[in-house]
Amino acid sequence: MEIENFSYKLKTGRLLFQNLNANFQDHQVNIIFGPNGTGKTTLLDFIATVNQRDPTSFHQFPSFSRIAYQPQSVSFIYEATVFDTLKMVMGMSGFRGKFKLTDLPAELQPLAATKYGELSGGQRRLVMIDAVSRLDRDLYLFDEPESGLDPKMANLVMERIHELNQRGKKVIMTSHQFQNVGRNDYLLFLKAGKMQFSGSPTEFLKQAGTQNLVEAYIKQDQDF
Ligand SMILES: Nc1ncnc2c1ncn2[C@@H]1O[C@H](COP(=O)(O)OP(=O)(O)OP(=O)(O)O)[C@@H](O)[C@H]1O
Repeated sequence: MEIENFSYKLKTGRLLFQNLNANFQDHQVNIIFGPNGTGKTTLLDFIATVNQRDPTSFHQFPSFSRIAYQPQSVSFIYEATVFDTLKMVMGMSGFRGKFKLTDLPAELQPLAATKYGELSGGQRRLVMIDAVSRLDRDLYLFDEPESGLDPKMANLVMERIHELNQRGKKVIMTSHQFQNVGRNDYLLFLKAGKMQFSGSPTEFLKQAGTQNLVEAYIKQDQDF
């Protein structure tokens, strides 16, 4: 999956993407980093075809029906329980068997009978990630999936995302967090309308001359 020479201007006149080029890896989790407001979500919107993709710039991305997208602010029915919510998603995904409590991940089983509207923000995010991961698609897009989660839950979510990729699914996500970046992940640093870096965490560290990803990020942010 590749983006080639893509430019996009906001209604305000600000050029958000300027001849942006990006290569995404099929067999690695692609993680887009970058400062707030730099366009990470907007780029996912284009990939997901929420914003119309320019076919001359977007190459080899699956079609809309083969993409699952977890935006930052999407909700389920507040009155439905966690169990019924996930059962409904399984139904949408074509599952026709009997959906059981044990089909929920361990961390969601105690919440099975709780209404979605009564969950905390982080718990809602867990349900959302679980739901999106259950859809049978080729490409999964996650917008800041770990935000608002405690470190243990964030770790679980990232495990889930890595599992998807290991099952052969393509994954592109955005993040502001480094603690769950895996050695095999593919980092893309978006700033000033372009991907200023693409490569492995090892290369990212090497380029910044540090052993710490947060320090490397700050250095990149200062340099561009
Ligand atoms: N509907 C809109 N109308 C006008 N400007 C918008 C709209 N949506 C987003 N923007 C602007 O586009 C820019 C990029 O926003 P976007 O949400 O893609 O950034 P981001 O990198 O995902 O930020 P964050 O890390 O804070 O989530 C921001 O300056 C934002 O104000």
